[in-house]
Amino acid sequence: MLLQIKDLTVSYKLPIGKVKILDNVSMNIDKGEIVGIVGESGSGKSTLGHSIIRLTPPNTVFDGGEIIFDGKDILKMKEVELRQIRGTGIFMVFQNPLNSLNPVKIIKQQLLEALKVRAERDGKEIDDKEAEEIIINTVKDVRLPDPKEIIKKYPHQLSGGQIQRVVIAMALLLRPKLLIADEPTSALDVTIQAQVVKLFKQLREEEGTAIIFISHDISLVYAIADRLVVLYAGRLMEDGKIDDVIKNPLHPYTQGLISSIPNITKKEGELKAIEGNPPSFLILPKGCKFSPRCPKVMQVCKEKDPEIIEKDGRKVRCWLYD
Ligand SMILES: Nc1ncnc2c1ncn2[C@@H]1O[C@H](COP(=O)(O)OP(=O)(O)OP(=O)(O)O)[C@@H](O)[C@H]1O
Repeated sequence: MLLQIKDLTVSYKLPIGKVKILDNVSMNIDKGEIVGIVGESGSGKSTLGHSIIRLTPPNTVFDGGEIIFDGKDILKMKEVELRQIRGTGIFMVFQNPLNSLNPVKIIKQQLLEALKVRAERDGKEIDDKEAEEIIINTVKDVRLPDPKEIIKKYPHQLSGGQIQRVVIAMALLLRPKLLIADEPTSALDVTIQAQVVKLFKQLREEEGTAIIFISHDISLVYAIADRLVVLYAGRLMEDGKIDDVIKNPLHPYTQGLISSIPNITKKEGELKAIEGNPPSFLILPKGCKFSPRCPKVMQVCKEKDPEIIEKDGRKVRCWLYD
């Protein structure tokens, strides 16, 4: 087991008080496994990703739980230990990738540093000519135009989509044990998206990198992940093998997410979005947090929050299966 998240509870401090976002989230990731995390906007996906690498906003409060990476609890680590892990241990491609780059260094220098960190980990010497060749090839892999010119530029001279690809190139050069990718292809067109998915899969094959792929786009996650985790209002609603979940979603929320995606269901006439909006974390409904929007709601759902149960090797939080 590479990563074990146990009962993770995370809040944000606000002037009006503390707001709990992640509520007792538990999930495991094996070496080389690709796990997709999906859910509507605001379901807590980024909060979960940032918590794992402990790069969270300053008003974050870790209220409980453990994040065990390679046998050690990230929540108990000191900043020096965290710095050792970030990079070749865990690397994150943020939704806003500009934050991952240093504004005063040209791209080449930043990619070179990433490559050197990895070479050092592997105990390899790498000369400048060889390094430049590897960097150019990686920049080509992520389909950046004019690689030799682009690596001489500063981050502010690139577009959002180009920056996103530079950060993905950085991940490919670092070859971390765990890559957390938060909407990594949101600024890219579909052909480049497909290329990134291919490169991530290749990274997993060659290096055994585990990947957490965060997205609101289930069809994209379907193209890459082995497992799917569904979050709603900061709670884990379903967790299972991707084929099982897509072909036979158990939770009505997962069913709603899947039936609203045309490429997966291919039943265009039947497409409909889930009615209503996710609840505010300030006034969460009593009982199951999805109950006000659930087409299969029962009386018990409005009164008591269901626990997670295991069914056919899958986890689901729903009274239908109690
Ligand atoms: N620093 C913060 N302080 C207070 N609330 C925050 C902070 N960061 C995020 N939130 C709130 O926490 C909730 C979860 O946000 P998060 O970004 O984790 O969700 P998400 O599923 O990644 O959404 P998206 O797909 O839009 O990125 C949202 O209601 C968001 O407004």
